[in-house]
Amino acid sequence: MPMPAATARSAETGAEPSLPASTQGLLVVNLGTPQAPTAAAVRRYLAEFLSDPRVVQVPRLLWWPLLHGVILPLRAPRVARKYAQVWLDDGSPLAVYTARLAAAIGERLPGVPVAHAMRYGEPGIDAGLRALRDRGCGRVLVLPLYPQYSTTTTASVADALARIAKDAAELPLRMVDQYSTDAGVVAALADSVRAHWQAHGRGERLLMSFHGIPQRLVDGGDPYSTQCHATATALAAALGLGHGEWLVTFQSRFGREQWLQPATDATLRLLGETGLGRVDVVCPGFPADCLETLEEIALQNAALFRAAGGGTLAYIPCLNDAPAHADALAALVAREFDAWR
Ligand SMILES: C=CC1=C(C)c2cc3[nH]c(cc4nc(cc5[nH]c(cc1n2)c(C)c5CCC(=O)O)C(CCC(=O)O)=C4C)c(C)c3C=C
Ligand SMILES: [Fe+2]
Ligand SMILES: [Fe+2]
Repeated sequence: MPMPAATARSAETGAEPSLPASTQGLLVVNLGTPQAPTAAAVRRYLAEFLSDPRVVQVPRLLWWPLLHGVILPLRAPRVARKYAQVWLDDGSPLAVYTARLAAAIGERLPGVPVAHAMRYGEPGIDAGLRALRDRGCGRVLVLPLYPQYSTTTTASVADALARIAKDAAELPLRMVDQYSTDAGVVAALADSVRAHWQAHGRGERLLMSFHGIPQRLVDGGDPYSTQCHATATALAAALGLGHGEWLVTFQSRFGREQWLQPATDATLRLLGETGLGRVDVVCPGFPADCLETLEEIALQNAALFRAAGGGTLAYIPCLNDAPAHADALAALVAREFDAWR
């Protein structure tokens, strides 16, 4: 994708003139999601996602036949049925909430062009950057909607940016690495938990469930689990929770190797077996509701908790496009622009 230089170099001095604020754009990036809750669309999505070497590290020659010959044919129809259970009138929850959140952030940054993009599928990152360039942006801040850095997610967005930048070296890019303990986001999460308690009553535990990754990656230096625990500790402190009132678990295991522990489903089964009447679950690593929160937690794990002998699993929705979330992220973006001098 060719991107002509949008900045002029001063002929006399050769120095780069400082850019007017209006040439700074924002690209909000999320994971991606199928275009429809059908086996064909889910298969297309998973084929791209699970071909990313950041996500699956099995050697290509082994992985390709396994992925296309076994995993996709079996998994796509099964997962499509799950998507169908949570699909919204306007599309996949992840797509709908990501678009709304990006728009809400944009409303809070007058004069800053804002676009959103998906790492896998549509709208693509290259199209998002092109749209911002066409709207006059001379440089772009990229905000991946991953509060905690992981090689499997954040670094994969960086990979995509690096590939695009080869053809578009003239467009300076800066990426937010992580915002795991951002005070505004943590306060917004705490307010949403309190509001949920006020409206629906309070459970005996607050379980904070994060997406898992293989333990092997953490052992190799991925800071993801440390940052998940930092988010959880900050949220527990903001809520004034004491020891034993909250716990951290990891969900959505994929494949057979050891993932981060403890697992959300196994923990809920144990809590159910002790006869707990009610557990509240919040997913602070997911800025937008998606299959993993709305189906896996709110439907599947709620049923599992009940079947094990527990009572109600009360799922506390993600921040999505809540005003406090957009306020916090717009403030974070404004600070990044200020620092980018
Ligand atoms: C913090 C966010 C995420 C991390 C880290 C992450 C790692 C990771 N995920 C898989 C495999 C799958 N994840 C799937 C869905 C999914 N994952 C995230 C976020 C993180 N993943 C989100 C937001 C979603 C939901 C997407 C949606 O459309 O709603 C899926 C697809 C569903 C399924 O087939 O079960 C897979 C597969 C791995 C292997 C991994 C780290 C190695
Ligand atoms: Fe995932
Ligand atoms: Fe899942």
